[in-house]
Amino acid sequence: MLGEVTPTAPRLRVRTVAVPDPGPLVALLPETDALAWVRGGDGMVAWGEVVRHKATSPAEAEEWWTTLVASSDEVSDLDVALPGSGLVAFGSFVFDPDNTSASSGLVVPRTVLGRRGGRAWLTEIGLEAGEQRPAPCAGPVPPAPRGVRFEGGSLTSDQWRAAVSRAVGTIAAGDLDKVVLARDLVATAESRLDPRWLVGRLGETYPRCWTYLVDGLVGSTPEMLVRLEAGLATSRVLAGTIQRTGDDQVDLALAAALSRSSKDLEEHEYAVASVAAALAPFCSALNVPENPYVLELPNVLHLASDVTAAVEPGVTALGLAAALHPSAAVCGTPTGTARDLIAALEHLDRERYAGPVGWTDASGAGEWGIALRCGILDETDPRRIRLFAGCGIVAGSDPEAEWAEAQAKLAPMIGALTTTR
Ligand SMILES: C=C(O[C@@H]1C=C(C(=O)O)C=C[C@H]1O)C(=O)O
Repeated sequence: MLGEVTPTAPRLRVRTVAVPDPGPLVALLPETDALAWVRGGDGMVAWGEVVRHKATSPAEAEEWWTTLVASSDEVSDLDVALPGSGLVAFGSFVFDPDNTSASSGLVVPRTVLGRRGGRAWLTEIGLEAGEQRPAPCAGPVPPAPRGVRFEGGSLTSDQWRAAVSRAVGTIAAGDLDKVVLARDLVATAESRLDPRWLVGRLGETYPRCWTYLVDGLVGSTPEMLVRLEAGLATSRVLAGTIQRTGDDQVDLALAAALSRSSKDLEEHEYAVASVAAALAPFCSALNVPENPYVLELPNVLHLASDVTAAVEPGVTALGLAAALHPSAAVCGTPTGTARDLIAALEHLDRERYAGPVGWTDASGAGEWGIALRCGILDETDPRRIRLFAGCGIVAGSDPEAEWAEAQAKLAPMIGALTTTR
């Protein structure tokens, strides 16, 4: 009957072909509907939209995805199935569904171009029988933002420092061990901000981070919530931070001090424990390093631990992200108390900041980073973007130092917005 709504997912045709090296991936992004997940030259860029699913949680999104995958027809001429090739969805999820006006979702693009370890592929999704799409080609360099002004977010600097003091007081009273408090900053340019410019600058400056663009959420995160490939899950846990000075000798001494700082080691331990506990039910073997290493980024040094796990058959990256979010790196310990304290003290809608962002493929492999060092483009005013940064607060935290740390974490986005070439 005409107009009848079919409850089943659409049946998607998916075709993947090997292609010659396409050069810099982000140069191929078109102006609209662009999606990106890149790191050090590898990754995927995509565009167009075949299907979108508004999700209530990563777990619910996983269910939808499984149904969609089951009803798709795939052909591929790749001799080995590279993770990310074939049917793929990009996604991003809100930090706290109970305290936000924003929504989570998965989007299946029409065209995906990927590269990994020297091999490149092109996937086209939702093709009509016999349809050929034009080959992707690099367009003109997107325009740099002009005349960007920054204005404070939902709390003034004094109010935010006071919130940190209150959090330290609540921790001292024994109500919780750690809470992560974030703040925001609004940037407004003279004309429409082109996210491709931001992706390009972030990817160049932060090649060790995962640079992403999903539905107006743009950033470059150093923190991998979970990556799953061939049954091996990896999570890069960060907590404990020092701002770099730009002087290598001084930074070396700072790195040594960071790796001995009991305040930072304590903060880190909570984050690692929350990830290990969340992964444990899904795996047969779990490796948690005894000590963190220092991850050096251009703006900050972080204490980092790479937790690895061999997972049981049938476990997917999205399923693991559902179990891991929110880790103590972005929420706190214990989770529920920390989430309530965040809602009471931050006066901020985090939207998708600090939520999972990444991709899944049809096999269930995928990468879900934590949306940090990011901004969310304003849907109603394309000149504006809201930037976010937060800090783990423990008993020994000092509000002044936390303010400076959050400022250092805003540096990647501020840099991308104010660089003109
Ligand atoms: C919350 C953020 O970063 C998190 C907090 C860290 C810390 O407090 O040391 C370090 C890395 C991230 O886990 C952020 O960048 O906004």
